[in-house]
Amino acid sequence: MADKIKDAKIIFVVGGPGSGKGTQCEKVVAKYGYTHLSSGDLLRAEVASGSERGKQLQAIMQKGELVPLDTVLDMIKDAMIAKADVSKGYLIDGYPREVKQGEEFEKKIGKPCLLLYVDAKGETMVKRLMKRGETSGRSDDNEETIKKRLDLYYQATEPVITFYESRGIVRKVDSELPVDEVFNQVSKAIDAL
Ligand SMILES: Nc1nc2c(ncn2[C@@H]2O[C@H](COP(=O)(O)OP(=O)(O)OP(=O)(O)O)[C@@H](O)[C@H]2O)c(=O)[nH]1
Ligand SMILES: O=c1ccn([C@@H]2O[C@H](COP(=O)(O)OP(=O)(O)O)[C@@H](O)[C@H]2O)c(=O)[nH]1
Ligand SMILES: [Mg+2]
Repeated sequence: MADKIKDAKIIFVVGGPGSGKGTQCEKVVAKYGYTHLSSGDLLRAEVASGSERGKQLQAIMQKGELVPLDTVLDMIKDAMIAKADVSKGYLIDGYPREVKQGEEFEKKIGKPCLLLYVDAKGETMVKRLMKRGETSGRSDDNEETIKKRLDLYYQATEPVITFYESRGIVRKVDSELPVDEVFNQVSKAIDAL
């Protein structure tokens, strides 16, 4: 099964909470027809199902902590396999959160050809998430959890970028700019693949 995935392009989309990963991924789907898989969305779907596992996940996410690596990886893998017949490429949004997650992904699934680094200032991300929190209904879009998510991003996720820089596959986009200008940068990176 996993063989089918091998030929598809895999793009990691990494950036802090509220940096605009989801916003850019939607636009990539519209223009390039890639399959968008947000690890956070997959986890939220499990929570919404009301399952026992969902309840445990909800508690972790509410605190802004990381869900165990295998749980997320299994969910991503299943979702990738489900789309393997129709997918020419995958956007893996919000993953890996730590270097180990990236290593495990490569062992079980395959290698990314590009890491899109969606970069915004901490201050900007907090502002956007507070604003999104007014309507998102996401229980983790509150001041206390946002701060924890941001701390964890700097501590655990930024090293992921350094790790893939050494492989030469990181393209950084400046998401302080308006959405369409950020997308121009994203498009250039994808067109160059
Ligand atoms: N001004 C501006 N706002 C943006 C931009 N990108 C995203 N936003 C806003 O910032 C908020 C967060 O964007 P998302 O795309 O949900 O961010 P994310 O990185 O997916 O965040 P998580 O879901 O927390 O992983 C949204 O309310 C967007 O409308 C941008 O380039 N410029
Ligand atoms: O690979 C992942 C992706 C998400 N999460 C959890 O899901 C939450 C929301 O993730 P998402 O990517 O949607 O939002 P962000 O952290 O970028 O705000 C995180 O705070 C984590 O608790 C996780 O543990 N592992
Ligand atoms: Mg998102």
